[in-house]
Amino acid sequence: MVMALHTYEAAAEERLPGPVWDFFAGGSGTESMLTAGREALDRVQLRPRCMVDVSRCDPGTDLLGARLAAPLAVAPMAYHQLAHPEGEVASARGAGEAGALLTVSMFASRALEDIAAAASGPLWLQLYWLRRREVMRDLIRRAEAAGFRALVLTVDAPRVAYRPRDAANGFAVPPGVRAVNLSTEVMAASHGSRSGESALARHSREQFDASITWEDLAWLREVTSLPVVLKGVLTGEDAELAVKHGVSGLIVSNHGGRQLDFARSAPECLTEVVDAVGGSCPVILDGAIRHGADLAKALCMGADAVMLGRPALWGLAHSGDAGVAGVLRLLIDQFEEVMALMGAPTVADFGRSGIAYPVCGRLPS
Ligand SMILES: Cc1cc2nc3c(=O)[nH]c(=O)nc-3n(C[C@H](O)[C@H](O)[C@H](O)COP(=O)(O)O)c2cc1C
Ligand SMILES: CC(C)CC(=O)C(=O)O
Repeated sequence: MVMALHTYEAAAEERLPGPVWDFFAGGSGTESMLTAGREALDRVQLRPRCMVDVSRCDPGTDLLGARLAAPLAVAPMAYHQLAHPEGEVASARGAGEAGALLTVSMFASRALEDIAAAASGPLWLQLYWLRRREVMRDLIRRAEAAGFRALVLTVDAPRVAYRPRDAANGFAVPPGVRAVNLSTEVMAASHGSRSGESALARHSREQFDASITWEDLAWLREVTSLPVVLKGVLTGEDAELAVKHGVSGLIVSNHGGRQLDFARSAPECLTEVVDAVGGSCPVILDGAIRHGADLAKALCMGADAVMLGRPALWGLAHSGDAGVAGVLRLLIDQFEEVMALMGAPTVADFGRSGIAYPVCGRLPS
């Protein structure tokens, strides 16, 4: 039976303890960015072509050398064990079953090697830049040995932003769930709650290196031969600098509304970044993807793929690997139908002529 996305969401909310649900669902500051991306995507209208042979539609695509069932990846999210006891191991199984890519957070709650052993699809590893570079180096070595295909450096979080729900809950990762790929020393501060403060926000101030600049990318590129993808780029200027500094891909993202409040939403930034990059590396749209039609809209605006965040956690909380696969397949099936109805039988058939914005819309054409 095909379940609607909101059914997974409702089941997850019912199952998870309140503070965990708030950690998943919440945003930063006034939470203005929780809805901005969705509103932007809703304003984009599809322009279908007719009388095209759509008797066979193929949603498959290649992303940095990996074959995917659709231009769809799971975004990096910390602590999957908050959603399900099997954590990232179940997510890897589910993503593999659906033919999607999984990005594993630096704050994963299962060992990289166990996740890789369970995966049948491609894996990327996400990193925050820590003050202790030897910890990053160790993690990268392990990821390389376990067969991860790329590194994702998150650049929109020199520190974790103030998130009112987590602060009100004094949110801390419960005992029994740990960022097991990081040493206890690095992680100590993320446990132990205090009311009025998020332990994760405190931890990020202690452990993240907020002094890094473009020049530091050279260190990362020396340490590894894996492709480096930057997550959280929102301007053409930064996209150009990223390409100049040798990155292999960009993720246009507002961190799911969890970092800079009052920003321009990721879908609104997409064409600017795509134009700045000029085809020299893949561009991925992240945030507020909730329907297969969003994949079509992103592709029309020039993205090569999209990343899906919270819905994957809803699937995981609902039924482990089957739930993750169910959520991903739902979006892929919806996308395949949109391909047929749009007259776009392959991913390459989507272009800017496939969309329009209402006259008063704020998105660039
Ligand atoms: C619970 C949770 C944990 C997250 N952890 C990370 C993380 O560890 N690293 C990271 O780069 N982004 C993290 N993100 C942001 C996601 O990668 C992604 O940008 C965001 O969830 C996309 O928006 P969506 O949830 O609307 O799809 C997290 C998001 C959530 C909801
Ligand atoms: C552990 C956190 C730093 C993970 C994160 O990026 C987030 O919660 O958005």
